[in-house]
Amino acid sequence: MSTATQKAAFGGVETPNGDSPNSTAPPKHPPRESRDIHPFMSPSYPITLKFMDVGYRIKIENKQGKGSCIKKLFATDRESPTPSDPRRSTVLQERTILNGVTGIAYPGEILAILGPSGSGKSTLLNALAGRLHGHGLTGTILANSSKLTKPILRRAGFVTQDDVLYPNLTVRETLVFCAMLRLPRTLPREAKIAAAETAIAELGLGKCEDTIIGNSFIRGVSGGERKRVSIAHEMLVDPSLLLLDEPTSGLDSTSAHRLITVLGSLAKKGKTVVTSVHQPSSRVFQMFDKVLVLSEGNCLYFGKGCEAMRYFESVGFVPSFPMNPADFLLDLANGVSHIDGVSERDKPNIRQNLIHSYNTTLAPKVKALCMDTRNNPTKNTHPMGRSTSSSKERRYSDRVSFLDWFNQFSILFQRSLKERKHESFNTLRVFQVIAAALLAGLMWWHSDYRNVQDRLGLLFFISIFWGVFPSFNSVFAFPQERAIFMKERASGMYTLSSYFMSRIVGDLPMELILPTIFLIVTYWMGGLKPDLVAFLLTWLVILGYVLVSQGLGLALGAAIMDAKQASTVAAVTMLAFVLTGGYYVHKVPACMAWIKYISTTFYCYRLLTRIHYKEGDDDFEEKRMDQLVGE
Ligand SMILES: Nc1ncnc2c1ncn2[C@@H]1O[C@H](COP(=O)(O)OP(=O)(O)OP(=O)(O)O)[C@@H](O)[C@H]1O
Repeated sequence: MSTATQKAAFGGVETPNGDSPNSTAPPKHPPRESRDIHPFMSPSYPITLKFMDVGYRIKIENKQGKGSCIKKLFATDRESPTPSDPRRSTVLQERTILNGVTGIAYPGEILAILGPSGSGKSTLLNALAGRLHGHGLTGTILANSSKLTKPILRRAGFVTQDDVLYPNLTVRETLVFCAMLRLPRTLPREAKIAAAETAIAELGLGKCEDTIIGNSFIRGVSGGERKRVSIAHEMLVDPSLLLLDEPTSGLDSTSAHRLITVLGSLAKKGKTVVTSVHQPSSRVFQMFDKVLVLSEGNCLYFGKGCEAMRYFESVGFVPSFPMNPADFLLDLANGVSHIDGVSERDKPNIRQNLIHSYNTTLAPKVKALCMDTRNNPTKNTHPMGRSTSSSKERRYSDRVSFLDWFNQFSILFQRSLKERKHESFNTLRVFQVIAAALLAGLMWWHSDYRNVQDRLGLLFFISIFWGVFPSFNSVFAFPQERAIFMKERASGMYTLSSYFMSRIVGDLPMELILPTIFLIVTYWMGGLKPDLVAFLLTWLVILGYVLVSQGLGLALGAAIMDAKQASTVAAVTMLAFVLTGGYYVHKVPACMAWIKYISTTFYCYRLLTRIHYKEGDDDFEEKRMDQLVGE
């Protein structure tokens, strides 16, 4: 190999003390002032991220062994699987998603992970963000020579591929609420708002700060702006390490360029930026300091972006016409190429050849660089990763004081009110309740109060309606917010209990207003006891019942976390409650007596019948269920 070729074969990853004039030595520490974006935060410590031989394997069920119907139909006796045939059983197969990926990212740099769809980019980023666990994950991931401890991970921002944001909040509200939740409670409110404003300015979101985020149903900010909001969301905590999963997907090349420029300016402030990119333009490609090319979980190249073409030339791959380096690398990673000097016979082996070339030429250099502790600019210079008890670290403690909890609760409550005001005061919902109230009122219109059958029927209808309606509305709450909840919990924004309580309390106003409207209409139209005390007692019973039903729906949703399944379980549960409510069966067998104690409908119906029991109403005694009033 010529000197030039040798240099290229190093992929621009020479050690900082290497003699390459354009060595990729870790950039010097960023200027002190640039590290203090938010003067009220702890200083931003640069992070050098090293990952060595990172592998990830998953076990997948292979059901092919059972044979498809077509296979079975056409199989001869000799071929058809017998019961003892191993082909009949479901086979657990191991699949390698990442195969010993090694690399290093320094503060002040952008490391771009390139590769075709399914090559393992997101998986690698998840591993680097400490979000992959289990036996399947192998290798070493170090941040400043320490394992990824919680304090380090809390200084890392992870922008996921999908923008997980509340659609009804404006850009400004999104970032202010995020600042309120993520920045230390001890920080004054004004400082937190200032942090959100800084993020808005830094990411050029000023123009759309009062526009709602939106989603596929609600028109909001553009895709590029939404992506920048996701980045700003992470920038609020002034992370030292920023990981982004395909931030440019869905953006035109100008917007993508603008976004990478923003990332470049963040990197210049001393942050370590690692991003996966699907198909960068040549303009975007030249902005990457380092590039890691993945193909089916294998590394094909790691090194400077500007030296990638030279490296591939050195191992015999030269494009037959001038093309965007990123396109060329992606073609190679896909095993497709327009290459001079590669015969048709060799084309299927392109990927194998490239993996072999990388493993023999580049990989040892990259590994040596990772092992070399001299090039860790931040080694032993900061407390992260070590178990210190400094006040900075203490604020990230998992245990929260009551004040912290209450602070989280009140912010989540305010956010919930803002986000869900459209949903709670949904006209369809109000219409449903008024329509049901009018229908019930008309059905029982002028009913004879002394007619016990009618009265019990109305009371039971009220019990069913306010058992089912709140449960069904609330059962979707947690499954719908699952993605946001998981993301926010992963960044340690709040505790589970503060989130749960804020949701319950946030829904309260509407949960209490709707039954009140319903009762006012139905009670007087249906001709229930014309007495104010009886009305107020009925109202109180219904409100309590609504709260229980809402809590039940929320709990079912939270436990199952799947909207479809949770609604089915809620339907079956409510039907069971209706059945055991005491209206259909007056005397249940003794062995089933316990069931009434778990039926909320039973309690509601029991209390309502007590309120509406009328002295001297002989018929009532006969009609009522012994278990209801007699106990
Ligand atoms: N938990 C899992 N179960 C099954 N397959 C998985 C799992 N995680 C990852 N994979 C598979 O691993 C491969 C790599 O996935 P990954 O999401 O990392 O790819 P990617 O390079 O980010 O793709 P894209 O650019 O399309 O987002 C894919 O083929 C994917 O189907």
